[in-house]
Amino acid sequence: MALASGVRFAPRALLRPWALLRGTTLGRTEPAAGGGGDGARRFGSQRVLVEPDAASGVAVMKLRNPPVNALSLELLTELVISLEKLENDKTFRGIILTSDCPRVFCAGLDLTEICGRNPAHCAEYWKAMQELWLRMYLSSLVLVAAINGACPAGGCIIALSCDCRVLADNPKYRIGLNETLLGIIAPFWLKDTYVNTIGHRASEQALQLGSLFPPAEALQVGLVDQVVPEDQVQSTALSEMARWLAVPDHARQLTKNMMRKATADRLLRQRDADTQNFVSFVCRDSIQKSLQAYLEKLRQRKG
Ligand SMILES: CCCCCCCCCCCCC/C=C/C(=O)SCCNC(=O)CCNC(=O)[C@H](O)C(C)(C)COP(=O)(O)OP(=O)(O)OC[C@H]1O[C@@H](n2cnc3c(N)ncnc32)[C@H](O)[C@@H]1OP(=O)(O)O
Repeated sequence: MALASGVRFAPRALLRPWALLRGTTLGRTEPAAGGGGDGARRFGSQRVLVEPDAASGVAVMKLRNPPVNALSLELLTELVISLEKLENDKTFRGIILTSDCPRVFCAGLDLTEICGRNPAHCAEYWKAMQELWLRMYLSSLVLVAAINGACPAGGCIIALSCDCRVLADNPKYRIGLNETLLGIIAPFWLKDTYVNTIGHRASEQALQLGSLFPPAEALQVGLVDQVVPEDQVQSTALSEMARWLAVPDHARQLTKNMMRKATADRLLRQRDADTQNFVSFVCRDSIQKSLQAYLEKLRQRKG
């Protein structure tokens, strides 16, 4: 997205996301319940519901990939497309990102995308993950995460790439990077994002231990900015948004870029190597075995 200064803010898509979406409903618009004019029209796709409010310049983007909003390749792609659509529409200055699935904000990587898949598929999947993170982390829009459910691993990545996080006060809604407990390792750009948010020492501990923080601890460590009763998450996210939108866009955008560009550039410089590392790591027999076992445990835990 171009800034007033001419600086290009978010990298152009290196994926060709449209190819994945043939036959889906992406781009369709429909009136919101009780809505009337253009400002109340919804658009979106199968897995991302967008409720734009042109009057305020804020859109609510809801993840709806039941049961747990696992980040499938399709969901990643649809998120990038929806974000790009809002960024290209000068009406919008902010997005509130939340979940349409009960009790879960986002369960992280869709493990079925990297379990028993060939290296080419894993590479395509990881590039989509990188793309979404780059786009969100550098978005010129204000992104507020209204975290209304559990938020582990890749879910936490999504939340961390926003500007501000509001978490519902429910002890089951834990947030953090638990990769080590699955036998996998957070990539350097995710570690950098963690360090940028909660500092080096807290990241060192939390990453090694695979800590998932309940709300009060997440607030204390600085992983989220507010913890509020569940029925106030949306309204608090809107108040936060108003606070961020009170700042002139160009000054806020350039400051955001100044704070985040070095972290994003590090990935941009090493994107291919990062993909190769990911693929060779997750395709190891030992890692495949532990991912299989983890998925099995998740499936059996039900009921
Ligand atoms: C040396 C070289 C270094 C190189 C570096 C390489 C790096 C390589 C690693 C890269 C790491 C990237 C970073 C990101 C990692 C991830 O995101 S991994 C995913 C981690 N996620 C989790 O651990 C969450 C797992 N899920 C849960 O804990 C719970 O499901 C929940 C979210 C708390 C919700 O609980 P509940 O409402 O009770 O639902 P469940 O009954 O548990 O689940 C319902 C069904 O959903 C399936 N499911 C859950 N999570 C996932 C998932 N992540 N992927 C796929 N499927 C998932 C679950 O199995 C149930 O399925 P069914 O039984 O079939 O209904």
